[in-house]
Amino acid sequence: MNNMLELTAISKQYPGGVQAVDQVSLTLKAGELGVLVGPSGCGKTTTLRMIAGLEKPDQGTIRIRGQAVDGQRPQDRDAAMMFQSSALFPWLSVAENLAFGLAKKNLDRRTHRSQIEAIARQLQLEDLLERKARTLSGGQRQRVALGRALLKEAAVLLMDEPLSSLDRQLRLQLQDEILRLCRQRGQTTLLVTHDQSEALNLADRLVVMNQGRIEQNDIPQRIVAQPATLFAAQFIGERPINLWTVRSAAPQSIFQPSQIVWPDGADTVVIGVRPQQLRARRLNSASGSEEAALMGEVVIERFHWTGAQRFGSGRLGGSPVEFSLPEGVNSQIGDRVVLSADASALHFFDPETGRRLSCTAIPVSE
Ligand SMILES: Nc1ncnc2c1ncn2[C@@H]1O[C@H](COP(=O)(O)OP(=O)(O)OP(=O)(O)O)[C@@H](O)[C@H]1O
Repeated sequence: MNNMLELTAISKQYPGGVQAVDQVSLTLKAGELGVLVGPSGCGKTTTLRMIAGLEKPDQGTIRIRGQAVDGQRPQDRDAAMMFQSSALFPWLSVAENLAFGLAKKNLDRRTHRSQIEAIARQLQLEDLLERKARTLSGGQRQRVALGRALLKEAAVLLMDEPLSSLDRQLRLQLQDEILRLCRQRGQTTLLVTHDQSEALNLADRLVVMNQGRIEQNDIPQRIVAQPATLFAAQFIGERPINLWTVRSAAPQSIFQPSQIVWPDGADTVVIGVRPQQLRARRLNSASGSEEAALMGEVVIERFHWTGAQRFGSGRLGGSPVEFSLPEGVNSQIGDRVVLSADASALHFFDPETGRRLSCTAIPVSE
């Protein structure tokens, strides 16, 4: 048995009729780091609270290490929870706060102390052990909270937006620490965030939620490469995906029908192309795009710079569009460039249901 956490069709409706969680099922194997990601209000925290035993599901089963935990009190569950602003006891020292992670274990004082020191070393808190928690910075506080949760040595570590109160640099640093510690300890972890880049950075398994339901549950690479729904395509991705609503009988002229296999029976589809896969080149440059499935001219209206890559935006085929500017394309606002994308970059979705249409575009070779 190496399923550490198993949720089977759990649902929760709050008084007032809000269906916060709707038939959520997911499994984490031993040592896996799962990330629940989705917009505010989609049910992430409620899911975590049900696992921790702080809310009772209306339906469904939760298993930790294969054991159903329904009816178990939070303190009896083999789960440790770390919150967004983890409440440390401000007037107690770091060491005393960490000790709460160990409280139930009845260890002798020396073992106690050595475990606290070990985790403090791992989290670079050694020099702060005697400091009062109220004198710590936000990043140090979150480290103590993480240490306290890890000291519990629970089968499953639950983390609710553990880094969202920190600035970007600290967040990246602590992301690395969470990854390193979870790996080192083989700690099965379920972390909640609304930040898709944090989710991609951390997750072995990414679970995209929307309105109480799971949109997609997969490895991050596959969610980026093959989003199962329009929502997942829009929510995950460094830059917003470009979308066109297209009638297969009369597609906009930017689509090259000879290069596209239309999904069976679909009259109207939504086609998505990520900006990274929509490349700009100069009007007069040697083409090399004869086999492109999407091609058109655009006037650059704006630039976007992510630090790693430069993007431009304008309008194409009746929709706003963002595209990547390869190095060496030294363009200015108002310049005209040619955009092209291969058939393999096109994602097709049903405009009614938002589901990915099974047919992935494949290049048609003569
Ligand atoms: N105690 C409660 N009583 C009534 N409704 C609630 C309660 N807690 C949460 N909700 C509602 O349930 C839905 C899901 O909330 P939840 O906190 O699980 O979402 P979330 O994805 O964690 O959001 P956030 O990222 O903003 O924390 C929301 O519509 C919320 O308003």
